[in-house]
Amino acid sequence: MADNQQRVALEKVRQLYLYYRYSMPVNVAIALTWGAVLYGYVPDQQLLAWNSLVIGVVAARMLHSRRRTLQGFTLPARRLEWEFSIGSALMGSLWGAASWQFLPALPGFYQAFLVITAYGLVSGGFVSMITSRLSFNLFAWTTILPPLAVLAGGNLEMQLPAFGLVLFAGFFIFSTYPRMARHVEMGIRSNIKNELLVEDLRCANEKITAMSLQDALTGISNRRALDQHLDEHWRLAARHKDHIGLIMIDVDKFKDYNDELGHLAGDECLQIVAQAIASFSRRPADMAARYGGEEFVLLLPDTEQSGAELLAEEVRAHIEQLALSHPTVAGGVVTVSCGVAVTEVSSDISYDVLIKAADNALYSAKNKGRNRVELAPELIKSGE
Ligand SMILES: Nc1nc2c(ncn2[C@@H]2O[C@H](COP(=O)(O)OP(=O)(O)OP(=O)(O)O)[C@@H](O)[C@H]2O)c(=O)[nH]1
Repeated sequence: MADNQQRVALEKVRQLYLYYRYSMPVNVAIALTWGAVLYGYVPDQQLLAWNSLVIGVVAARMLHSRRRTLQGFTLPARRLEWEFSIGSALMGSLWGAASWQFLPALPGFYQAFLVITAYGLVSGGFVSMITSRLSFNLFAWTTILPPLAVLAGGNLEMQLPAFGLVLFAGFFIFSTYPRMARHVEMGIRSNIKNELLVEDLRCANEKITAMSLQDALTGISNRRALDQHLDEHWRLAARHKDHIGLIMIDVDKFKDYNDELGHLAGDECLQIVAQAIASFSRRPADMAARYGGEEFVLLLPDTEQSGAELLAEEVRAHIEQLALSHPTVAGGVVTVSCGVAVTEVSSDISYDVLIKAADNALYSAKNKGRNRVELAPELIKSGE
């Protein structure tokens, strides 16, 4: 929840800095127009100083805004809003100071022009600062109060439009602002809520996908993952005529193990054997998977026959050395038999042929007494 609050606050600040970019050229254009209008009515030096100040503050705010944007708004939202608001107050004060200082020197028509453009600036601020009440208030009041004070201090002809403008400001700008600001904030909130929902959904989806590819008992890849992986690497290997090796590994006399020690002990044994086999999946493209029951596969893309055979022997020896007690086999410990098949992949052979060959080799290892590695004939061709 607090996290959500923070995201809303940061998004509001981000929008504040974003819209500011568009209002800056407008500020400069109006300042130059005021300069042209005031030219001849007020001392040149004062006018030049004021115009330079406006352009200087605009440039400084642009640089500051750019810096914060490039930093990715890493500071706390409140601090960023305050920094922006100081700039707003400065800009508003410059507009207010010009009205206060120069308005009395102008003829009526130009006075009206200045006051109307001051209101135009506040209306622009209404939109660009809709996500920060602080910035808007600081800008609006400093811009509008001085010309109003000048008008109110004049004769009746000036006081009447001043009164009308106060009504406009009070009832339109300042009473509408909070409502509009609330609507904008609600929009931001619902956008963020939707983003969070999408993130949650994506996470849930990733979890489901990961789970659908993982064997529940052992935690290693399941047969579906193996099929996907094999399919992908088979295509790659077919393109480059690479070798792929596959070791089929089966726990010896596992039915007896279950019968003697119970199914739960059997499960634990499978978990240990699975982790041991997975530790031999050393290269990024290798994969250890549970093929089903007490049968496992080590898939070895880009591996020649000698390498695959060596690895199978290492796996066999390692599992024997784990010395997991097995009550009914001659050596007294859990062992595995391995069938190894390697082929140079070409597009006219299906990977089922490789699996079948490894399975046949495994069958042969079982027949020859178990706890051993048997090799399938090297080059398996389609239909053989
Ligand atoms: N505990 C447990 N046992 C399983 C699991 N999956 C398969 N099994 C058992 O593994 C045993 C496999 O037995 P068999 O296929 O006869 O083979 P085996 O006894 O290992 O004999 P050989 O393979 O010829 O050495 C069966 O008793 C299955 O019930 C499992 O997830 N947990």
